[in-house]
Amino acid sequence: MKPSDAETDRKYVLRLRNVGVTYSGGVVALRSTTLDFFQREFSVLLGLSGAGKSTLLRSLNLLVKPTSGEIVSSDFGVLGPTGALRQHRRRTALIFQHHQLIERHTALANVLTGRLGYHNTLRSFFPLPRADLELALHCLERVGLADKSMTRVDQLSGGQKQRVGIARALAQQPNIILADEPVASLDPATSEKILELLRQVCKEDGITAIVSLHQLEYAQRFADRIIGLAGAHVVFDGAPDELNDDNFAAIYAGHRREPIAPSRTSNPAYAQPPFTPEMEMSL
Ligand SMILES: Nc1ncnc2c1ncn2[C@@H]1O[C@H](COP(=O)(O)OP(=O)(O)OP(=O)(O)O)[C@@H](O)[C@H]1O
Repeated sequence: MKPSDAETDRKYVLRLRNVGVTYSGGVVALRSTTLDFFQREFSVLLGLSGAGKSTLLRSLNLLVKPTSGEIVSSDFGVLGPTGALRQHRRRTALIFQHHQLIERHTALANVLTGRLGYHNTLRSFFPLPRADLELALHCLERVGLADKSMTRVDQLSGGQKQRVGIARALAQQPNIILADEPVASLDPATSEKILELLRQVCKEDGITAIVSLHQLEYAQRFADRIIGLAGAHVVFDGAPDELNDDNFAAIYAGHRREPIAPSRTSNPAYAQPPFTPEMEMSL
């Protein structure tokens, strides 16, 4: 498990204090959780479907409102219905599984939307300043899409669309990126490239990344820290090389890491979408 804050003296960026989420209808999606996210760290939220990953991730900018506890930004204080939340959201970029791009607009126009939080509503009806345009082009260049800047998004591949999503996030000049299943719709080769790119740009810019992923193999390969969730609880929090068979079993509903050849289809560790052929090879 991770050493305490006092031992490491690391600077937290976001702090959850006893944060819990119960949806209307009574579904407990996140039990009381106390957790710090640290500057420049690339954290992966890992767990089976329904474990609570998206709920935790979305609570970090109050897209999902905690029903108990509070979230503290080191820069802006306790997040609530105040200026602190607006400021926090401006510096927190989101990357989604389905990109959430405007398909009929160009890649450049989509990346420019990353700048809207820096302007008032009226200003956003007019062409954005030249500096924003230059920044957006630079972001597209960083994700390898300079030559596609004037291409409509609906003419791009899934991997290229996710690169546009990353460029849009970078254009926001964030100090935090929240990425909810950013590679769930992509093939394995493209997924690896996207995660490599995401990790690289976050490291280059000192961005704190919190990424929910299904695939254990990717979590082990790209994360500085894995936060394993099961049944609305954090059941593991540590470096990838600290994840042992018991932790694996805790995250994956009691199933062991060993291959279970004859009856694997009845084993949720294999039957659930998180488990890909690449992951099986790594087990
Ligand atoms: N808006 C909602 N209203 C009610 N229940 C919800 C809502 N969103 C999620 N849930 C429930 O909360 C629990 C946690 O869901 P969540 O989406 O956070 O899990 P997850 O680990 O991200 O799953 P997945 O990998 O499938 O996205 C699940 O039981 C889910 O059905």
